[in-house]
Amino acid sequence: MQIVRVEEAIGNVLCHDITQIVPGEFKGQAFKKGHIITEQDIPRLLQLGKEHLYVWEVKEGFLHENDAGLRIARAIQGVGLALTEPREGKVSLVAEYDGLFTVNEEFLTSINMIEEIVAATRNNHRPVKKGDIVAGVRVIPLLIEEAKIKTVEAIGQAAAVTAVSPYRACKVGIITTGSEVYHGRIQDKFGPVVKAKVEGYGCEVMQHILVPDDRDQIAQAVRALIADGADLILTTGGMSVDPDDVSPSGIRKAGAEIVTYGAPVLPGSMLMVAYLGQVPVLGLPGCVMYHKTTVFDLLLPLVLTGRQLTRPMIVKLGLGGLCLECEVCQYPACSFGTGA
Ligand SMILES: Nc1nc2c(c(=O)[nH]1)N[C@H]1C(S)=C(S)[C@@H](COP(=O)(O)OP(=O)(O)OC[C@H]3O[C@@H](n4cnc5c(N)ncnc54)[C@H](O)[C@@H]3O)O[C@H]1N2
Ligand code: MOO
Repeated sequence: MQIVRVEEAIGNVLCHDITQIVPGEFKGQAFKKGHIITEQDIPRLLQLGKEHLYVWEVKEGFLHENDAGLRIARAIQGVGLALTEPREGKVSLVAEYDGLFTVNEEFLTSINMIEEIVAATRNNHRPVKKGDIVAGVRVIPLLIEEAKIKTVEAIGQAAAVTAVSPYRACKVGIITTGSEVYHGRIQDKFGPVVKAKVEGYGCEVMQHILVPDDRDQIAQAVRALIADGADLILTTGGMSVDPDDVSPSGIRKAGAEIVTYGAPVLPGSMLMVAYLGQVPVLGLPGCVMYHKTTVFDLLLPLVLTGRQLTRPMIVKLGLGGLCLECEVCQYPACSFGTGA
């Protein structure tokens, strides 16, 4: 810290706030600590009675917090993310469109292991909306060694640390199982729930087939949808333990490869994930019709960004897999699905 004449302070960093008081009108900050003094500031500083200032010189090899924040943000900025202006050193990353936020957890940890560097993000694999802030970065001191920022940049160059993946508009086939629905004993309440959810992501329901609890007819419906070009197949109901719950065996009989039957998520544990060729086939249990948010809401955004679901991915959902069933659902702003 040194004292310099105002006229000689250009390019230096102010060490303290400067308060302006206009009696009866205004009292507040005219200049903030950390501000880099420019030529235009000089008349105002003189007017405020400041002929000398305490400043830090920005030394060779050091960066001001605003520049450091911007460079960290650029280093971790992947597709679909815009940056805000630095505010008191903090730069935020903002989603440019609706999509799935992803973060390379290992690289994020490496960045935060560098002392005095802060990069805070949302959880991995969370759906975000256009305009959502998904991450914020800053450095702790007002001036920081540039070498540290260069290390962050080297990490960022090796792989995208954060990104927002857009959703693909898929053609979705729905198969609603249940003899009670098929024979018209009750009205179908499951199809509309699933339809609304996929349409909410910009997908189109190409066909909705009703079948009784018959594994051959379920298998046939799966194959028919594949033949008609479905990108995603959803079966509803018939997923648990009753003798009439034959959706899993119907999906198997269609020739699909099973990734999992069962997921450590409540509600949604009786889920099946399978693939017939490249096409995902999800067997959705009854709770998906009943509960506002379930395992289906956790997996749908992953599927719609083209991710291949694997058993380790499903198993990881156990941590954070318990829905708290709040009176007013705040998902995804909650712990449900944070293990994704
Ligand atoms: N003994 C056990 N019972 C249950 C288990 C279990 O493990 N052991 N699992 C529970 C879980 S978890 C769920 S989820 C539900 C299972 O759901 P299912 O997918 O098997 O659902 P269904 O048996 O087909 O139907 C349940 C209920 O919902 C009505 N339903 C089904 N589809 C429709 C539709 N399209 N429209 C309107 N209503 C529909 C159906 O008539 C039944 O009343 O099981 C727990 N039980
Ligand atoms: O599959 Mo059930 O879904 O946990 O309510």
